Amino acid sequence: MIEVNGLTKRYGAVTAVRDLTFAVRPGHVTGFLGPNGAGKSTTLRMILGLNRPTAGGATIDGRSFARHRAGLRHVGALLDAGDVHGGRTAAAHLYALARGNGLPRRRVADVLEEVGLAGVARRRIGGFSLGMRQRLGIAAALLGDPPVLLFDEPVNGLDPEGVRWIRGLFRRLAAEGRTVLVSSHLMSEMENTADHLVVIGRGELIAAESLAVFAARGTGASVSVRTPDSAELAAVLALEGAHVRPDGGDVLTVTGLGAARIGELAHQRRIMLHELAPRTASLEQAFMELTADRADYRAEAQVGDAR
Ligand SMILES: Nc1ncnc2c1ncn2[C@@H]1O[C@H](COP(=O)(O)OP(=O)(O)OP(=O)(O)O)[C@@H](O)[C@H]1O
Repeated sequence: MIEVNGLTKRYGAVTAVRDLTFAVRPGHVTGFLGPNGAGKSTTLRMILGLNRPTAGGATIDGRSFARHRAGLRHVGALLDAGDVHGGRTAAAHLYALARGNGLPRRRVADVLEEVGLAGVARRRIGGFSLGMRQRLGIAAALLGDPPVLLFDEPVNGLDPEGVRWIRGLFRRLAAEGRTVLVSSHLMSEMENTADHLVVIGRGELIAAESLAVFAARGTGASVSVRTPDSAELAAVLALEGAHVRPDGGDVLTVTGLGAARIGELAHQRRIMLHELAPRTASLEQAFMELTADRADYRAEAQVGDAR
């Protein structure tokens, strides 16, 4: 378990991270989301003891990272995939890491196999694509077979097959009972992977909850109702304060009232329902709405994704 408590980081006049408190539990993939510049990398670096907090702190399984003598055996991390010696081969890079951390040499072949780089183990990293470097960084994180794993934007540079592979890998690692924290600035990368979310904007916590709860925050959450008595039901629901939109034929889209209450009201008035279906807002929509006023930088493409 990772526990972050009142974590704050200031760089001169810039507050990169402000009073963050959240927990990341084992057995789940937790998505760490925020627009560019939100403070994700700074937070991960503080959890890993690479940046010193201005205030607050973080622990991994009850101890600060510096106090984990087990190192890579306890915590694995992918921070910056570009931060490797290009002149080395993939295998030599991992052998050096294994040696430096007292890990058995045989782990190198295991993790290269795991990330799909066994065939290029003897090639120099300098010739690797970004996606191959990401895989190598993931191999390094897995080297010590650690129970806690942190990945900073691991999906960058992966092709669609790589994206599918990495989703499966994260889910498997979590199913094995590990703590898995994965950062991204795109909700679409997380919605089929994470079951919990920690969302930040301009260094501040926006949400720390399950995906389902987060999605329900979006104003797009509604209930679709199909009934032969749509005009009568619409009037009843409007009296209860719901917003009712006729959606063609006998379908109504209702916001501001839950499915259970709509069913009760219909039952009381003896109105026949043919369908009563809650529709959650898309996660992307909830993410865009909640971070809208806390995004410093946002690419047009991301705004487009939400439509
Ligand atoms: N060493 C530093 N000196 C000064 N400011 C910094 C430093 N590192 C980060 N910042 C600032 O802190 C804020 C948070 O940056 P950070 O890299 O943690 O965000 P991020 O969420 O990881 O964003 P991205 O997705 O773009 O990497 C930004 O405003 C950034 O400019």
